[in-house]
Amino acid sequence: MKFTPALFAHAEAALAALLRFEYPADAVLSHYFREHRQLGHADRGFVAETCFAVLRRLRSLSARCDGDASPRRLLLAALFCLRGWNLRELAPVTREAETAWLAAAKAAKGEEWPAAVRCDLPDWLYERLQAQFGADTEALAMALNRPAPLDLRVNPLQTTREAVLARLAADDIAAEACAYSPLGIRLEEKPALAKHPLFVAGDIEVQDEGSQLLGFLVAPKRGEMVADFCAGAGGKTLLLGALMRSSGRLYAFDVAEKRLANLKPRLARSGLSNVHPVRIESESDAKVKRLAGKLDRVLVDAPCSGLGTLRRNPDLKWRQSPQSVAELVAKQGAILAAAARLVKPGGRLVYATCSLLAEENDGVVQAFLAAHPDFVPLPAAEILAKQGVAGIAPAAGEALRLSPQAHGSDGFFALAMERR
Ligand SMILES: C[S@@+](CC[C@H](N)C(=O)[O-])C[C@H]1O[C@@H](n2cnc3c(N)ncnc32)[C@H](O)[C@@H]1O
Repeated sequence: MKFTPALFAHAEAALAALLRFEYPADAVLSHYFREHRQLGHADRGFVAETCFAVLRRLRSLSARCDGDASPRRLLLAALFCLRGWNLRELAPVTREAETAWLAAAKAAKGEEWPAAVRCDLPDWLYERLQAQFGADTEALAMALNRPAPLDLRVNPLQTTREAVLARLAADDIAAEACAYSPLGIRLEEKPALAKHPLFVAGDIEVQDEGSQLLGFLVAPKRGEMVADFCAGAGGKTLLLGALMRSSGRLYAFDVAEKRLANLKPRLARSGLSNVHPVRIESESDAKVKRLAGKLDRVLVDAPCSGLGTLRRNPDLKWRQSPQSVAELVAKQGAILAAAARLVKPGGRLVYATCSLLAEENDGVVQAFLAAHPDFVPLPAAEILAKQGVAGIAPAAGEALRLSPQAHGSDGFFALAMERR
């Protein structure tokens, strides 16, 4: 990649579009790159990485920008203060008058900034996390502000983790077994894998380790009747289907046609034949009601604020609000109550989110349990240990609580419950 004024102008234009926060950052960048096909792989990498660095650290970078937090200044500050570029490397684009400002921007230590600015969080979110995590809030925020590693999940129907690790090593892709997930592999870098034979053959899927652990908490068995109630593009469906050894029946429900469509090619690669994707109108669709009391396991991977995934989706902290969270909480309660009706006596219901906010997690399950005395919480750490997931310490209220600083995964909450 050659750093030129033209390349910098692309980063500026892309960042200006991102800072409108109208659409998810991934979608904004994909759109920008489709409109500018002349940008090569390395140039796109530069634009994406620099813009994401700004989204991660928007508040502290703005504070360094001395009253002019324009896309240009934010990008220069990100390159100089965060990505370690020097003035010589920046010379193709910097103006004479900017060098003094950049030096001051880098020298700022931030001790005088409010804690929410240091943590690069909006005030409302900082306050909520501070109320929950107290002295650990700053460490959590720092962990959320670092890019996530690339995790893979091995498809146990087709291969083993050892075989995949051996193949990756043979291809000079540095990788190691994940700390917790028996099927997880963490890569040292982020190679493009879409054309790799392991991926094409369905031997691996890209999936955060935390997300994998939710499948082990559902722990479906061979021959069971199971529903992944909010299946989306099926990240967890594929794992559940494999844990069922492609037997029984696994419904993949979702309201979003497009997401279920994205599940189809993944299903084709996976070798699974027990998955039934079903588009539903809402959680109270007649297709759902027909299954009342019939299922052994139901996973509700609820639509949520996604604030546990800020490492990958840093724009979410600027796009969510107290109001959007309140709307999600109402939806989560309605979906959980509807999904619970499918569970048969003795069956298991798992409520999960990739949010860190108590109101989307403890708040939703507490209200559910109060209204549904026939459901009782199960200890997540014990279930996981029986599934071969070692080392997860028990958390408050029997739930599974994962965070980037404690587990190196995205932030997740999950509670398994049994119907009496
Ligand atoms: C957290 S995402 C699911 C991610 C998916 N389980 C995975 O592992 O890749 C939540 C999903 O809930 C879906 N959803 C939203 N409202 C729903 C409803 N009322 N009933 C079922 N699914 C719903 C969304 O379309 C979205 O795909």
